[in-house]
Amino acid sequence: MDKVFIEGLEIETLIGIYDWERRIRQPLLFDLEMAFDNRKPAATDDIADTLNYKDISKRLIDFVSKSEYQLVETLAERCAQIVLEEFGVANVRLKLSKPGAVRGAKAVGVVVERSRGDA
Ligand SMILES: Nc1nc2c(c(=O)[nH]1)N=C([C@H](O)[C@@H](O)CO)CN2
Repeated sequence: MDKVFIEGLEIETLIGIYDWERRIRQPLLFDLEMAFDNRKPAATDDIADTLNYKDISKRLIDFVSKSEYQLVETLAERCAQIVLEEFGVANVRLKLSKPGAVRGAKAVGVVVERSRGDA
């Protein structure tokens, strides 16, 4: 299956379990791979036939920047559901990185893969 991807989307938000994290905003990085048959837009050369990565990026920026979750797991799950339900995507793999959260690590975070119809 073809994919549409978004790589290194940086969004600042309030996230974390510690008191000091509830008082600041931290940058998160999002990498997404979304299943999509790209043959139709390739044939028509029409943006209306695409899975529009700009629209998805804008929606995630709006949602994430207003969110206040404690865990990266919760935020990743909500973002995956938005992509599946609002954009009609059949399958999404989403990596959420929290850079600088652990001394000595470039980044930590989670990867989730979800499909429409999953429980
Ligand atoms: N699996 C997780 N582990 C940890 C999380 C998390 O969201 N998921 N969060 C933290 C802290 O908020 C940390 O990022 C602060 O450095 C610790 N472990």
